[in-house]
Amino acid sequence: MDPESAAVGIAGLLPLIARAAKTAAEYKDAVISAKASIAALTTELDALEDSAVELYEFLKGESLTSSNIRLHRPCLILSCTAGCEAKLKLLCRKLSQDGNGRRNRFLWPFSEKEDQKIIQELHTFTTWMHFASSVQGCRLLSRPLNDVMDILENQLGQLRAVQLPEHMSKNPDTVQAQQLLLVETRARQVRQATLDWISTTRYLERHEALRLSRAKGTGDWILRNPDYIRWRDGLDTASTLWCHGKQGSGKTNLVSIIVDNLLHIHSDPPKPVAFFYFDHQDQAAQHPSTVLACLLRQLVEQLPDIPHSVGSVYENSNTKGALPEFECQRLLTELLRDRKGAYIVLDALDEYTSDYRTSLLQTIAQFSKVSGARVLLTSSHETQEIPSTLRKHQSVKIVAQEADIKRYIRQELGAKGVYELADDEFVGQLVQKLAEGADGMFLLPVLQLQGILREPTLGDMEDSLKNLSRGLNEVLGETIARIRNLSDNRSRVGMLTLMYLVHAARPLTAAELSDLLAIHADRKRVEQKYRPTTRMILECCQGLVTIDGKTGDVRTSHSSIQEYLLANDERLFPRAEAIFAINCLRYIQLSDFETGPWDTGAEIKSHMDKYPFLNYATRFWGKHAYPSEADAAVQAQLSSFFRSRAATAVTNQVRQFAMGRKKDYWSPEECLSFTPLHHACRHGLLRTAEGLLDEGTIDVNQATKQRATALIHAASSGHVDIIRLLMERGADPYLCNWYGNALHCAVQAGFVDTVRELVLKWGMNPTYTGKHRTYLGCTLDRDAADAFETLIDLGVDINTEKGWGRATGGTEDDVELDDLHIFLEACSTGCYRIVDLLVSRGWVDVNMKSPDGWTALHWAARGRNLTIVKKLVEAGADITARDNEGILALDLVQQSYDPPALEFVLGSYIQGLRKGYGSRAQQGDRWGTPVSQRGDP
Ligand SMILES: Nc1ncnc2c1ncn2[C@@H]1O[C@H](COP(=O)(O)OP(=O)(O)OP(=O)(O)O)[C@@H](O)[C@H]1O
Repeated sequence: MDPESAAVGIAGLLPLIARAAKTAAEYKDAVISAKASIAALTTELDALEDSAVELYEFLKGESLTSSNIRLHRPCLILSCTAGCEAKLKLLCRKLSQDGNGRRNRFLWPFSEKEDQKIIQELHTFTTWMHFASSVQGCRLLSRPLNDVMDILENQLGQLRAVQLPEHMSKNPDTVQAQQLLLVETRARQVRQATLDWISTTRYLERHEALRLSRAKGTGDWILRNPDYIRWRDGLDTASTLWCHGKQGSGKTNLVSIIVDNLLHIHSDPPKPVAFFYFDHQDQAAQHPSTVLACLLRQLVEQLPDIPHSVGSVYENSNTKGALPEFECQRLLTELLRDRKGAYIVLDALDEYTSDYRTSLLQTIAQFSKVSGARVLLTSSHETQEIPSTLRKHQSVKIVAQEADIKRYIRQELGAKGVYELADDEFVGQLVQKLAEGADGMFLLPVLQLQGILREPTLGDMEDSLKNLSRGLNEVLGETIARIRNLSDNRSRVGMLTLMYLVHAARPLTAAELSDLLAIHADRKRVEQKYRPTTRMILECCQGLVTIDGKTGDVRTSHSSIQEYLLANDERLFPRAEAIFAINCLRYIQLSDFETGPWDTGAEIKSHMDKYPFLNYATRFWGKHAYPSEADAAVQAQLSSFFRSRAATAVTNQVRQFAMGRKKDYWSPEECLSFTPLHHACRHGLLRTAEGLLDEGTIDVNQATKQRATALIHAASSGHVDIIRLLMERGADPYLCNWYGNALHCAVQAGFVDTVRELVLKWGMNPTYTGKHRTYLGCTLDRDAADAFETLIDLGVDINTEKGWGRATGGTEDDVELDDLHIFLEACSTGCYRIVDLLVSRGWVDVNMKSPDGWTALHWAARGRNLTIVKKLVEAGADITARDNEGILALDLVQQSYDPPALEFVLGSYIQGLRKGYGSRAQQGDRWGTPVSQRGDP
């Protein structure tokens, strides 16, 4: 049998792997626990997919043809493929839990032990596939099992012989070198895996880009600044230095110089350096946990070995899930202590969202207290928002230096060939005038110079220099005027690009933007030849935008430019939202999409790949139509959109598919049953919904195949005015989809006003007695504390409500949860905000027990949420409480967490406990809990 036939079997595995990975991923939103298991399983399935593709390509490739390998029947490759197929089918079946009831669909179907077993089995398949993807491996596995065993036995014998001393003495160096190589390779792999597990933020890219764009020889003054030197060398007691200056004064570039300096100075012991450049256009990737993990990775990376504390957390995690934030803080603190300090540099705090800034600064302030730690922070001093905490630090004022600006200008003139055109006098004047007028900023002369260099002739440059605009706003205004004066089409590309950047719901990639710019009222197809190239987009924007090398997103070149555009939005871009909405709707209605909705995910994906803007248009058209609904042209587009069944169905299909929903939600049947009224109500388009109802062609209660009504969509999106309209027109608020009725959906999404409207104005009873979950229980799905509080306010009795209500399947496990008080369930399912609400209002007894004697602390420990454990302990929960079988809450807490993590979060409480048990501590475990008392009712 030739290897290509085996490739067919391997190809058959790929859809199974994809199905298993997709089903596992679908649990992410719905499942209550076991997120780490899902992550581990999907990672293993990804690895299996990679190996299967590798083997498939290898079996079909040329290297095998030339090596003349034939497969025996049976052989290990074929039997392993069959084994893998059987395992994957079983896995898919279990994951989809066909016929197991609604409740079970929320529960991860495997126990922890089963999880490990499955992952191990998949790992074995991955390994043999990888092994079979080499000529040698494939030759071995092309034989039946018994033959392979014989060969391996034989090789083992030879290997043992090689290890005998007399053999070693023949060639000891080679054997030892090979052993060493193996050990080193393995250690390197573990090291890399640990670092990648901590963080994959590509922190070096921005630094490298700054280093490359920096003018040579500039910025060195900061390294001679006495305040900086004292901070760096630890000559001051103050461990934090705040560098502040005007916007665009060159702080970020100076930080890149400082980081290079810190990385190269010698100190004993060497101090590692970690840095982070905040970016106003990348807030999503800058959650404090991401920032801290990135800092930790850098510090660890600079050490010769992974510290034991970090290694053990990685091992305990079984490489599952992300590093928790509190662990990250603890490891950073420990590392700073062990290394006797480190440098931490954070640039542009003013570009960091204020939602996170305070908490991050508090954490960093803790780090700065560790002896030897040095923290450097930069921000503009012009914004009001900078916390007063920064102002009390030792500081250095950053002002762009004239000499640096001159150096920069001369280098630019050289690079652009101006010396060949211009005489010394002009160059001298240019350099002098720009440097003198910089007003402490670097950005200003940079933009002025860009403007001058865009002039076509030397004469125009001279004129431009004479009429040089002063001040950042003036320069930016002039650049915009220049864009407007370009030829019609170029000006259109430039201005539309700026408008889209300011108004987009999320950053746009260059491919998306180019696709969007190609849309034209007269064209019914996407035509490649009308898509502007990235270079053309940049040129038309006259230096105001750039492409992010990391993400491919188009962005303004500097935060001041974004601020200017926002401040002048109405004047520069009137009707921006309307234009955006119209072009999204035009795009969705192109004839390229008339073949939709499509039957398979592969077809949807291939359309999304071919038409980059499709994802954005289908997801966000409503966000732009909402504020511009009154615009006549938008209305015209909306009516033509709603007349096209293909367009409305494709819009819902791509949206649901791109959001990772399961097929029920993007199947053609569901999408074709999604009416214009559903669309209008989901996006809050009141006037449009009214018009559609007036036409009388759609019933107000019409439901999709998945039983979603227009009211459910309005409630899930929090559009109160739409709810009022629909109710006035006779909507039935009690119609249910799989999740429940409109109130269930509003509660789950946490829309308080919608909840009040449905209860107070339309008389829905907040104390639910139907066949779905209780309303209060639905708040647990997204930890919707505000909705929880509203329901209590509306008269729901906390003590009679259960999280899962009465409609939950009927297995033993269900009974356990059904009987649970909602407070205990909130502890168990990690609803920190709800627990916080209940405890701080004093609505519950923190020592409440379930019938089996488990306290809130037991449940929180089972849910593995250390923040809730901490909250409960702080609120007075008895850590020494026992359940009916004598199990201590503390035992459970201890079992669930790594001791150092516990010590870090609950240090003082644990120490208090130790003291309490002090006299008998030696006989007890490491926390001082006496052995005699453990498990003893
Ligand atoms: N040493 C340098 N070499 C070349 N260009 C520089 C240098 N320093 C600053 N610039 C230019 O000036 C602009 C502003 O500099 P930078 O971003 O460092 O200022 P900033 O003070 O950090 O600004 P903000 O406060 O708005 O974040 C940069 O985009 C770059 O074009």
